[in-house]
Amino acid sequence: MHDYPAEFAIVPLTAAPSATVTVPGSKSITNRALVLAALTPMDVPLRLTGALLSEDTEVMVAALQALGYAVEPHWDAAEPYVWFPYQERATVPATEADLFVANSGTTVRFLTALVAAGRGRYRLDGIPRMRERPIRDLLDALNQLRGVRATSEAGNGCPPVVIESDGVCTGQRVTVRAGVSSQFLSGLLMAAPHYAGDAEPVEIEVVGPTVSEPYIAMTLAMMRQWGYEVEAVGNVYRVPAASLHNLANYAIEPDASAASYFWAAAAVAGGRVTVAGLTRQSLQGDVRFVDVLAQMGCRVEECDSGITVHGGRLRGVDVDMNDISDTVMTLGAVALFADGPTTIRNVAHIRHKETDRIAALATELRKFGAAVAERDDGLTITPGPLRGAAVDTYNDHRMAMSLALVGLKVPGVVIRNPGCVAKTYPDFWRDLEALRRHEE
Ligand SMILES: O=C(O)C1=C[C@@H](OP(=O)(O)O)[C@@H](O)[C@H](O)C1
Ligand SMILES: C=C(OP(=O)(O)O)C(=O)O
Repeated sequence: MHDYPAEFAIVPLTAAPSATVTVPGSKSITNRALVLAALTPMDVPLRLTGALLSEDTEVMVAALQALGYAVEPHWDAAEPYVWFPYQERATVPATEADLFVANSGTTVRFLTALVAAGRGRYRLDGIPRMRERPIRDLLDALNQLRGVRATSEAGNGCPPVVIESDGVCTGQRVTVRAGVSSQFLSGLLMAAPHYAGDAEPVEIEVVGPTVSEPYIAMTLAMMRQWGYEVEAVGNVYRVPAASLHNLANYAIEPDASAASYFWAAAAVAGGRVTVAGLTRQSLQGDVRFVDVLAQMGCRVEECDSGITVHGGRLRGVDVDMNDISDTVMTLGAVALFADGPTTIRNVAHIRHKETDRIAALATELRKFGAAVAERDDGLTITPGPLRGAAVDTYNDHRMAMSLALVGLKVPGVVIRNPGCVAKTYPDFWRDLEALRRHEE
């Protein structure tokens, strides 16, 4: 669909931006909505509006179709939507499937949990990097369900995974660790209503620390919207069995992680940027990235139609980004323009994402002239005199989108493999150009 060049030179802005940007739908909400819509018994059709079209959601749609669900994406419509026609079906219609998940963490973790509710044999695999991304904690949880055998084919706790299920029993307690990825718990929570063969609730006990908490809150909030009243008592979630819930339309919010690049553009280049359709009431924790920008010296304004960031003189900050770790690289780019160092803490888990994001960010920011100290759980970025550079993106969409921000101010920034943005934001380069059009 898109033709991307091998590298892309960013032309610095000639004036501070004054722009309102519309970003595509949230990846996290789209992939949850797709799973919940596929699983929830309904006797009316459902339309998902504002859905994201990108690699991560396309693999989710294709995998659900391979599992036998009727899912009809209408990406070419004036306002793209996904249609779920009414159909009577088993919880997981297919008894066998070989699913390709590319490098989508949400897809592999949510669907590994989902197929355990089926009856059959299912295999999930992705690109080479996916074969290095951990999933053992989820397999360990699924193996506690009677009738389920969940294995990592290579025995290293990573995909490819094979799930064999007889259809599972009721009233069980499953323990799960969520210290490497919250997606293990989110996947279990969404699938658990379908593990219950009768009305007995399933209990999920979380052991050890949890990362990326706002994504668990998002899962619980969306389950409530789909009629599942999950009861949380301390670290135990009681998940009710599935029951009929009719929802005719579900509107997906714009993506707050994608929005971070545009808010950050105002921090880097001055002026102001508004991202439409997001407020602090969002289901997405990443809207709180604007609070970090405010701490750095930006002015943030919220109104019903969106959140605006006004650039200002930036100071370095010391922040725990465990809750909003997809915006670590965005902050890394902004930190180059601050007076004084910026320290990012408590994000050891981002070493297991599209790439080792701590190591990748440290290496690439140094190319721009910063001094970067890397720790196990984060990094400290001390800005220096800035220079342009050709930077590597490690096939990580967020590395590409974040490093591009530097080029809005500094001449000579070249992004290698810019096509990796297709994972969550295929039109990113077009939308970035919109910052050159002045609104007033
Ligand atoms: O549940 C989700 O939608 C996500 C959870 C986070 O992952 P981890 O829980 O692995 O940190 C986040 O980084 C990812 O982009 C999306
Ligand atoms: C980590 C990410 O994605 P996922 O884990 O869903 O592959 C991301 O989008 O930054």
